[in-house]
Amino acid sequence: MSNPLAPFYYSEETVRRFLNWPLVIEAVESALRAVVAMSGSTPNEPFVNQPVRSFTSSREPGQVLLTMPAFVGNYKLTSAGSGGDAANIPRSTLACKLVTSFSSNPQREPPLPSINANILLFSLETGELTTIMAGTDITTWRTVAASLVATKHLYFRRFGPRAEREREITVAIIGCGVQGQMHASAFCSQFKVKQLNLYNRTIAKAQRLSEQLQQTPGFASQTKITVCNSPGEAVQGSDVICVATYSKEPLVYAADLRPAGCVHINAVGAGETHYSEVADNVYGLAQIYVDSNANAQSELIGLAAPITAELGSVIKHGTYPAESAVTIFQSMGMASEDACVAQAVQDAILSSGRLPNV
Ligand SMILES: NC(=O)C1=CN([C@@H]2O[C@H](COP(=O)(O)OP(=O)(O)OC[C@H]3O[C@@H](n4cnc5c(N)ncnc54)[C@H](OP(=O)(O)O)[C@@H]3O)[C@@H](O)[C@H]2O)C=CC1
Ligand SMILES: O=C(O)C1=NCCCC1
Repeated sequence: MSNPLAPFYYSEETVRRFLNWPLVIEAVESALRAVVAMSGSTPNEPFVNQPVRSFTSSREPGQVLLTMPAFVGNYKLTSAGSGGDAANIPRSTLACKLVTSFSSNPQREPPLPSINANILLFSLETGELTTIMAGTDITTWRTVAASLVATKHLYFRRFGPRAEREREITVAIIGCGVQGQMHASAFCSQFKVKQLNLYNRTIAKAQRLSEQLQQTPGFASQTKITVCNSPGEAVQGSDVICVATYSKEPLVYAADLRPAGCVHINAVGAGETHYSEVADNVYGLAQIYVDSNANAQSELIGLAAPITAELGSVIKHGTYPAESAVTIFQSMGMASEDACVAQAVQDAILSSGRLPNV
């Protein structure tokens, strides 16, 4: 019998109301942990089936469609409205994100985001499509959450179990587009940022972000913001660097890093390759962590140095880097992150009593 109901649709506006850092961070951490285990490796453990995603080039260079399927099994969500006993019941989610990256969209009149996404959720009983969820904001939030989680485990935890709450840091944001803007505000709200260095190729965008942050209610008044004239200026003296651009040329060089090391880089952007924003001489001296080894094998061909580990295994086993290390979290983005966040958002929407298709 065919599905008598059309799939539920949740718009970007509805999704946005239910996005918050505890929900997104928990879901992303679940995905990062689950990806370390393959299907059936340990009974009742969270696991992921995540085939390598496909990239379909469109008409012009810089225009691409990605298909990102994932099944995440046996994971738990506590902060998504499934509190009480329900929080202890393992969840499973079958999903596929369809996302386009059209890097010249911000130059259109009116401007559009470069990244546009939708996430499809399927019935585990019948395989029918149950939900279509707008996924552009989820993509931004879950990518920033992955950088936050990476920074907590690869940088702060070098200094002890509560360092992410106690230690003051200087943060550089290279690229103040959608990702850079969200990284800047999230890092300032989740960590103690004493100095925020902003760099953008078009400097006016960095200046605008600086003004917006300072006008944001609750923005940490202890954070000093500097708009920098070059990526090197932003990087110098920074503890944590987030780079999120479409640059095909390196923006972060070893000579600009603090000589004593003790630096963490979230390399988020995808220009020519995923690793084009960071110079080979940084990869040469760094420990490199990825979200998924399987994705790295197909998407990081030509990377200048070996991969140390998946971030999920550091979270699971507490194998933190040495204090003086230079670490890179090479963030490619995973379908399982989208699946877990979309599931958490749907749980939160349903437990709020809100009707779908609005
Ligand atoms: N790892 C992941 O999971 C994800 C990665 N991404 C990637 O993150 C990156 C940023 O995405 P998003 O913020 O949405 O995109 P936006 O279009 O909003 O921002 C792009 C930014 O890149 C800058 N830029 C573009 N080309 C260059 C260049 N040649 N040199 C220096 N800066 C440049 C732009 O500067 P200007 O203002 O001057 O144009 C702008 O600041 C992209 O590569 C995207 O594919 C996105 C989603 C998920
Ligand atoms: O994971 C994603 O979503 C993306 N990753 C790379 C660039 C486009 C979107």
